[in-house]
Amino acid sequence: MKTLQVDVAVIGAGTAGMTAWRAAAREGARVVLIEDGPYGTTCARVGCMPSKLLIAAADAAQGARDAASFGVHVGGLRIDGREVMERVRRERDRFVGFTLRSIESMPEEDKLRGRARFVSDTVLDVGGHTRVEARAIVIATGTRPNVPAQYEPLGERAIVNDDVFEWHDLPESVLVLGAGVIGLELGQALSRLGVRTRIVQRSAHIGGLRDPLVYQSALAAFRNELDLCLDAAILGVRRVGSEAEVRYQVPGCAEVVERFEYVLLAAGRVPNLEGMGLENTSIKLDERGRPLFDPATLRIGETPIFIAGDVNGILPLLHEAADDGRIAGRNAARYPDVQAAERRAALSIVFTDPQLAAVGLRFNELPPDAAVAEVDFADQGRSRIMLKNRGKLRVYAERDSGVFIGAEMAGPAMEHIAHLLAWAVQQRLTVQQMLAMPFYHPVIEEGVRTALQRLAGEMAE
Ligand SMILES: Cc1cc2nc3c(=O)[nH]c(=O)nc-3n(C[C@H](O)[C@H](O)[C@H](O)COP(=O)(O)OP(=O)(O)OC[C@H]3O[C@@H](n4cnc5c(N)ncnc54)[C@H](O)[C@@H]3O)c2cc1C
Ligand SMILES: NC(=O)c1ccc[n+]([C@@H]2O[C@H](COP(=O)([O-])OP(=O)(O)OC[C@H]3O[C@@H](n4cnc5c(N)ncnc54)[C@H](O)[C@@H]3O)[C@@H](O)[C@H]2O)c1
Repeated sequence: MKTLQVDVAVIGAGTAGMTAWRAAAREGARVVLIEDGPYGTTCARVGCMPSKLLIAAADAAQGARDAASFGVHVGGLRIDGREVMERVRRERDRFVGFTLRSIESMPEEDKLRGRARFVSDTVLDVGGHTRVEARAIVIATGTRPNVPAQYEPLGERAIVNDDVFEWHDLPESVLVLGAGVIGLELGQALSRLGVRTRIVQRSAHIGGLRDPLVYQSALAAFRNELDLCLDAAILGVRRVGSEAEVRYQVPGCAEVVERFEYVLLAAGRVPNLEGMGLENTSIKLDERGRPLFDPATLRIGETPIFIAGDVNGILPLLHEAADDGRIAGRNAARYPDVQAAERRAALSIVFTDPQLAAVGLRFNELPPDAAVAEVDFADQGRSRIMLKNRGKLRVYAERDSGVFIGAEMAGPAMEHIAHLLAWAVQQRLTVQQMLAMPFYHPVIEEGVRTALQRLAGEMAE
């Protein structure tokens, strides 16, 4: 077995790991980046990018359907599944190509292929062929889809997001298990692309929404176009020929037995931690089996080990993974001189239609005396003009200081509105300072102004 001595070893060449490698190298550390699976990152290969490509095709189909409401008739709609998937894969490969080029540009001696396993706090076994001795180690191993054992009898008829982006054609039917972020994004896209789609959710939650009024308005919008079964129990699944048969029940309704070409498991993601030899380290785990760490430094307890990206379970989003990588990489290189980092305002966006988003504090995190106000997009000028007048924006402020602390929303162009509001949260602007900013006419931001005016009124009372 070969022995490699480095300052920092980074496990996982995803977004967090690559950023950690770069940050540590910038500090002058000798770093090795260890990867077991394919290079290219979850985001580019099977996550953010291919899912948004599929959604873009679905939006085009929906745009053609909606055109008639404007008096614009585009003729018979024909969706060519092979062409749709060919573009998704082609553009996906292009994005993956950029990541691969970034990996290729790293010095060969900084890259190591194989599965990393802890031998101690500072020693790793990589693929049984190399012993890596490091002053500090960054775990950036990401997550993988949760595959409940109940679905194993379905064989290749039970699929996860990774499989969707390898399709060469669209299937006839899909049951989507889970109405979280992935279930809603992919479920709505497939439905709009003409796939018979049913989304089955075991609870009443959808898309991670917390504010009850935003939730109600989003649910009404989705119910208008999607087969969405909430609080449903899956009673059994079996494989029948080339189909998956699913038996499920929604409270108050009779049991349903239906067949689908695929069951898409969108039932959350689990951290890639097992089999890593954590028991050989002094890492302490929480009740869910995740390492206990300091979110400000990403250091695990008193160990020289750091944890970055989706695997740490804070906010499993791309920009957070990149920030984590920077913090963990720098702290690992400077270890034991570890510093707390400033985090950005929380921002998350779900690319459904209507789009869902949250910034700053969530509704369930608000102080008891927070001021809350809202605007409904049903009668909002610009939203109506575009026939996108669905959803609701709720805004939150600290009552005493008037500081804007968060918002949750469902509606048109929320990806942009959410950025605007996240920047205001991070700048700790007051509602009055926000209202002093310019607002054009007629734009969706005028809806934001209405909500803020109501929030100011609510605080004045
Ligand atoms: C369908 C989908 C859509 C998404 N859409 C968005 C979006 O629109 N916007 C957004 O912000 N986020 C989105 N995300 C989330 C985003 O993709 C993740 O937050 C991000 O990719 C996480 O990066 P990471 O570096 O933590 O993990 P990864 O990129 O998964 O990297 C982890 C790496 O570690 C390797 N590894 C694991 N164990 C070991 C080991 N023992 N030894 C060696 N290597 C190991 C893995 O092979 C992998 O390459 C989406 C995710 C999915 C699944
Ligand atoms: N637009 C984006 O930024 C984007 C898009 C996709 C994914 N992501 C990231 O990926 C993360 C994971 O997404 P996700 O949709 O997998 O997780 P999620 O937590 O959003 O949703 C998982 C859903 O599966 C259900 N579920 C869990 N176990 C189940 C079981 N055994 N049977 C039936 N249902 C079950 C849960 O009730 C939940 O609704 C998100 O939290 C998000 O951070 C982000």
